[in-house]
Amino acid sequence: MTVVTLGPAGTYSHRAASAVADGVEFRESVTSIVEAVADGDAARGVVPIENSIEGSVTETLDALAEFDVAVTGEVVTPIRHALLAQGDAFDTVASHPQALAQCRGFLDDHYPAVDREAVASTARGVEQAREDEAVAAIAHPGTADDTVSLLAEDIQDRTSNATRFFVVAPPADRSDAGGKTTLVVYPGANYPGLLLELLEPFADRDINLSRLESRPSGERLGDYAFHVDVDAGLFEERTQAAVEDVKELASAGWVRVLGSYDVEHVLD
Ligand SMILES: O=C(O)C(=O)C[C@]1(C(=O)O)C=C[C@@H](O)C=C1
Repeated sequence: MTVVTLGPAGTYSHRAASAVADGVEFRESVTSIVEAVADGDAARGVVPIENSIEGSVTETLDALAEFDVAVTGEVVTPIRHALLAQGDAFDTVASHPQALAQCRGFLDDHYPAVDREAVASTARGVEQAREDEAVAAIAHPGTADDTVSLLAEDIQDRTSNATRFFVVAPPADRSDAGGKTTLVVYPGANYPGLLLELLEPFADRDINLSRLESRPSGERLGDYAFHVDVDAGLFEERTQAAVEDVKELASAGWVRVLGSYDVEHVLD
């Protein structure tokens, strides 16, 4: 099975995707990965959803609200960044915005005068560093080679740094099996206590929420979709009943049930 993920080779997404399948193909953005799966151009996609320091990957949240796909797995991996360059003669650090943010303290302390340039992925930053001695990259230490060497390792601001990735599949592959479930709720309404009402179906059934994010719906300022992860599977009657209650409460909007899945921890 071919999995599409964020490229080029050497990204953290690539490492997470390799844990899911052997054949990995690359795309330039999270949105294009989710779109490729929704259009049937790829069997699976692997996209970052949340980091322990920087929080949600908002492009992923918005793509999951926009395209009709399922989530069939979660991969959690530690993120240990390195600083790579040809030598000391750099004035710019290029990396994915998530990686730059995860190393903000390190950069402030050690390279306060160096420009920070956001690029499409950590591996894209390494490509730039290979071509230009004025550019350093923040990426996985395994991307070092003859042209760029490791100037510093473990530069993330917290040693516990970890990122969750979702395995995205076509809607027909949506599963009820697994210990976690993700849904996106657009209530299409706004009144005092609405969010409380949307959460009660889970609380009443003793279902733990492991994530709740609000994202602008894009319709107008102050209008939101809610991304919810719960620690229960759709195979459970209580989860099905809670989701039915939420659908009724959101009848003026929509509910996208992305499915149930299990979590795999990958070390590198
Ligand atoms: O640029 C990469 O290497 C990615 O796979 C993207 C990404 C992200 O979007 O969070 C993945 C894991 C790390 O948190 C840093 C960057």
